[in-house]
Amino acid sequence: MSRQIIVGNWKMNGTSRDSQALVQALLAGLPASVPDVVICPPFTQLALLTDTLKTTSVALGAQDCHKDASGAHTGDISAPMLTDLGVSYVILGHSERRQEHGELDETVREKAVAAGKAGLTPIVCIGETEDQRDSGEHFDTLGWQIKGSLPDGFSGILAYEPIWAIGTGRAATTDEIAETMKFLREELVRQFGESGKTIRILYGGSVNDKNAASILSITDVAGALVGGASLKAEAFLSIVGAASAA
Ligand SMILES: O=C(CO)COP(=O)(O)O
Repeated sequence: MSRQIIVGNWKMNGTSRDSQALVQALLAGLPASVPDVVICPPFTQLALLTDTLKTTSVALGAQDCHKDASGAHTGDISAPMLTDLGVSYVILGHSERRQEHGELDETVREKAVAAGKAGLTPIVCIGETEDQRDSGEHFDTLGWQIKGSLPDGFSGILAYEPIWAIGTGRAATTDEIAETMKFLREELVRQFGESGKTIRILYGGSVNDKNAASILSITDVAGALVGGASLKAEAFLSIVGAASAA
């Protein structure tokens, strides 16, 4: 199996003091043979952490970017600004942004294009609601999200995060994840041809130190996008350890 990738999405958490303490604890505990580890702090911590992480194997990601490179967009941050800071990844289309900011597939696609142009690796999130899963519409929903959110020639990472599993402590079961991964791979190949075979797929939604090993061993799961557990050094390190062993 190829090297896995573990991404910590800190969401809107982290003062300078917390962030430094968390990162120092992570660096102190990283196993010798590590998977790709990415942390995505809030924008305010990026500059400080670029400096701290410069000579380490931990990469930095942002949690969003604008679709334009510059211009009159008060409060926004562009992809080239992130590259300029030394950021390598950007999470796009997270369900919290889709829900709280009304982000549509089309916007996510434009942001993914901007991220790629700036040299960032986009991590595009998709996922169904509980109602959509209960009514058996989840695969249709995911198929449409892939079609709408991923640009032609997409070469980033796809993150499957069922909305009902985010922050609930109720991760999808290994059967649900395995079945969905199979669907997503088929859909990527149907929509992108040969290159659809190489797009890495992460699972996210209540991943923790207890369930990481079983989730990471599911066929086609290339890693995890971790929210709450990425704020606790011990739990995050244990997930990283599970990926090293997978
Ligand atoms: O939204 C997530 C990561 O992007 C998942 O969050 P939790 O791990 O807290 O469920």
